[in-house]
Amino acid sequence: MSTYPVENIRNFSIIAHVDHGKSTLADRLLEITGTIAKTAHNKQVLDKLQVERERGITVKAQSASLFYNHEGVNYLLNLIDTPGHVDFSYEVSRSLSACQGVILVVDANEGIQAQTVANFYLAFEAQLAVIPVINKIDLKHADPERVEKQIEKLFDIPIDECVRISAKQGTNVEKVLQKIIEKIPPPQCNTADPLKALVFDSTFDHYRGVIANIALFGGEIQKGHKIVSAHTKKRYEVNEVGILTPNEQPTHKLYAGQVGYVIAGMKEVTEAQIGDTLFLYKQPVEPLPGFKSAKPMVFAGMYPVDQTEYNNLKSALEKLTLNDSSVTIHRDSSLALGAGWRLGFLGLLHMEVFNQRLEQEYNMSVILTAPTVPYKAILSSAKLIKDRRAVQKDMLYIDEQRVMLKYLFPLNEIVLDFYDALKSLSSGYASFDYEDAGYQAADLIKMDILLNGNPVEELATIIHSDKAYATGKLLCERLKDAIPRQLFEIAIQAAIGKRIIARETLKAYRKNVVAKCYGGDITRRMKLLKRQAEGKKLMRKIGNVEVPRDAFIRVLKREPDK
Ligand SMILES: Nc1nc2c(ncn2[C@@H]2O[C@H](COP(=O)(O)OP(=O)(O)OP(=O)(O)O)[C@@H](O)[C@H]2O)c(=O)[nH]1
Repeated sequence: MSTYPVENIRNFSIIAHVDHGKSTLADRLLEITGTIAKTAHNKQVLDKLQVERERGITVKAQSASLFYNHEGVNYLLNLIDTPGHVDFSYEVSRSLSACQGVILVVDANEGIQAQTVANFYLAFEAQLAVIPVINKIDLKHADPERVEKQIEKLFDIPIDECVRISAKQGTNVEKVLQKIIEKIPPPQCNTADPLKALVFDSTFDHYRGVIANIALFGGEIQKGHKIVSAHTKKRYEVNEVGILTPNEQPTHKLYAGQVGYVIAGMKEVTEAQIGDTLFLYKQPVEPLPGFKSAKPMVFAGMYPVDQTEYNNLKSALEKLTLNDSSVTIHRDSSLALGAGWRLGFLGLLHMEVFNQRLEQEYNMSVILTAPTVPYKAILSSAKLIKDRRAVQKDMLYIDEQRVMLKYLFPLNEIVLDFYDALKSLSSGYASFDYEDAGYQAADLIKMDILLNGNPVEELATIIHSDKAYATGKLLCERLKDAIPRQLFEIAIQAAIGKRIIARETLKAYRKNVVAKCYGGDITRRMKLLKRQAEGKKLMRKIGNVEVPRDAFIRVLKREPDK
């Protein structure tokens, strides 16, 4: 790759509400610039992960360098794709740190939606140039005029700055490239300065170790350079640098203003911190501000299905959290499930996607407990800690048909199923975004589940007092189904402190595994007794009650208050 002067470089992201067409537009930009060959198979080229293709959503931001000749001048355009779903907005803000401008894609039929607004403000706060693009103008019900008015009203961008396109058919996509060159400023940096590279993403390759995606804010980097991580102070020798097209393509050097990758013998996943600054050995620089760490909203326990898999799962988790640093992880253990971890996620979809990636990319199957949200408890002498319980804060009409409502919600009312409920209630028209509003006092209680008087630690939950009775009853009923009858009667109870609020009784039953055997077939008798002993190993004893290990998962996996 020939050298591009900084003024011929543009670093940009495409931001949009989910499904408004970012990935389709990215595919067209890659095609027009000849980065990928034009074929009918180019669908979501930047969505590399299996889970992204299966679910049709972008989870991880990916980068690609495009080469484009505009009026006789060669430009290098670095595109960073971003996810649209509310759970992944952390990836969006990270991508924006490597950019000077964004293309804001809005569906010509749906108009401005919740993540359009949220993503616009991320770009606005980062002082990036915004190019509004109205997509899907080929649709029968497309109403680009209405969407342009919305954009002008909400974002104060003049109507004539909007570009109307059909990413699917390629209409006007070339205009978008011209706008990128005209409206987005080149990065403000200098190749003559000392090296200053921001690590904005990283992945782990089994053979090559850590591959760090970097944006160069100064200087240059090439094979053989000795570099230092500002975060760990460790020194490395650069083995390879290159650009993403979108696959890794080695180059001789990377220069100030460019976006690319570096491989420098980092073997441990903990060495490549996202947000870290890399500089040349003996040429220290002021580190870049890095990123605000993501705040997990949903927590769940994760355990290996088989404890002998603990170390393998540990190493898989370390590698995957390197690629998704928004997941928090702490060691945890449970009597029933053994050693494991407590993981924090940005939302429920994020949790599901993470789990699916563990299975698909690392071949790990795990036990994931029911998700919960964080609470702060004030301990008094006893341990004490409306439908959705929301308070309206603001209302703004976007146009005659759309209104933006702001509410204060308790987190546990929205993270689990609110998004789906809202979608079905509004026949898919409403959209939703949220941010943290801090802790507030609430009438919460701790509910225990008891088996013959002994608490079952895995099933203890913190719950709003209005929902305790219904949830307690449901958990007791489910446990009754999940526990096999035993030689004695079992009382299954839900309790708040010493007060019992629900009860089920499991009648006694004698399971005689050799009853079916006739006479003296000793081999068959031994086989059955052995099988019974093996079955017992999969049981956990709570007091004198034997509970199959998978019973907890079966009880927890479903939504408690459905
Ligand atoms: N009719 C029409 N459909 C389009 C156009 N652009 C995208 N689509 C369709 O809209 C759907 C969503 O497009 P994507 O490009 O996957 O949307 P996205 O914004 O990348 O979605 P996420 O990555 O999940 O945020 C797909 O079915 C596309 O084929 C367009 O210009 N016209």
